Amino acid sequence: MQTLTEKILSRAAGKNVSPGDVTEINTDIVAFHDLTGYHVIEVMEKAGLEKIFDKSKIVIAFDHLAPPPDIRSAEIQEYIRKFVKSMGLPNFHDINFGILHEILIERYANPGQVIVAADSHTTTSGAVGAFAQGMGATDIAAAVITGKTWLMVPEPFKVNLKGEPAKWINGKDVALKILGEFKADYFNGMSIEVHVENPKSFPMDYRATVSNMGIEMNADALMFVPDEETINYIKTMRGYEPQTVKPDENAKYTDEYEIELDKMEPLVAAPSSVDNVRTAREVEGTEVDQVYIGSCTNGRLSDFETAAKIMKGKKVKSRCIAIPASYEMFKKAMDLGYIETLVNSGCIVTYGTCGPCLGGHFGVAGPGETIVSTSSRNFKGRMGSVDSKVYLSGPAVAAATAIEGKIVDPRDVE
Ligand SMILES: CC(C)[C@H](C(=O)O)[C@@H](O)C(=O)O
Ligand code: SF4
Repeated sequence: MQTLTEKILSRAAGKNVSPGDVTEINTDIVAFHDLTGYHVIEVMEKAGLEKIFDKSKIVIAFDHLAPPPDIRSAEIQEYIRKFVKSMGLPNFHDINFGILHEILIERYANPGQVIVAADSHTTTSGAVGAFAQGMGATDIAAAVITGKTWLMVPEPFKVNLKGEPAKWINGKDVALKILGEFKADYFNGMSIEVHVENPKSFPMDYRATVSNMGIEMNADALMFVPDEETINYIKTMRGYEPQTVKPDENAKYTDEYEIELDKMEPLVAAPSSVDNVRTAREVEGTEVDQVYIGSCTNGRLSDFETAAKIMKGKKVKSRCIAIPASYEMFKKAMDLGYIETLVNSGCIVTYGTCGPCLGGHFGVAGPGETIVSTSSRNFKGRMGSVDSKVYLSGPAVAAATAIEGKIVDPRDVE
């Protein structure tokens, strides 16, 4: 009897492995972005090992420094472009594609794969049932060269999602619910496997948000057990049906936790920790300077659909910056009129950048400012000044807050 984690890692190791085993594994996708890619290539150059195990399995995207906000960023990107060209790497996404993790789930990640990338939010690809883990640039350089990496097989933890999500409930509320309940370091050395009772009621966008926040829970991986939603998503995005892999029935988990989606209410993570979780109502009335809707956490079509529903015909009272996570998401949100709605409400909209999520550019938080953001982290200084405060939320709370100029539960403004 094997869990999904054991199945995937046993295949990748070429032998049966169990929690606690330290093992070498083969990888299916190795990825990096502009900010860490620079270090990955530098490590390869210094070691004199500019070899690549399989060019078709390397994915690169420019997102953190895109479009370059300064000369150094432009230099870094040019350095990586030259490497891509000299190596003849086919899966390269320049500044006009979007954020690496979104590109991975849209185009590359498949159920049962092992995906490693030089970025902590690599867990996002767990949404399609891949074992996906972030690693440092040196480990990724080794994986680019050899196709292999090593790890300790994590303990499996099962989360069951029951029922249909209550109104305005999104993947972010589920991630925050888990973080509030268990706290940020609980899942160290564990892999979370999420079983969804009604696959259609918890679509890929929501799954990607929960998997993305897996690293905020300190989990090694956060995977959704592949089901018909996974197959539909990949079929719609790429035109083929993926092979799936499931845990065995009666597979043994270290522990389990159940969430009743229909009983949930909109949540936020108050400053300055992801596990400082409150209901939106508990912090209602908090004055806000800027709202950010976007990032690899919550920059997908359903996030923009939700924001547009709430903002339609209204004007924002706080500044609002909105960034779909990829070209695909921007294009779809544009075709469906969501971008137009947001722009008419007074939002600034662009795409293809991490930008404000990590206080990089395109809306850095100033001293004393309060931000509501749909991104993944709110530690002190994350989005700019160490004297700014960040509340994390899903798109419904963020959009309603932008309209009111203060934090509000979306159910209270209908
Ligand atoms: C810059 C990068 C290494 C970092 C990460 O690994 O997560 C960033 O994407 C983040 O979200 O903080
Ligand atoms: S959007 Fe934010 S969380 Fe995602 S990769 Fe970029 S900086 Fe990291």
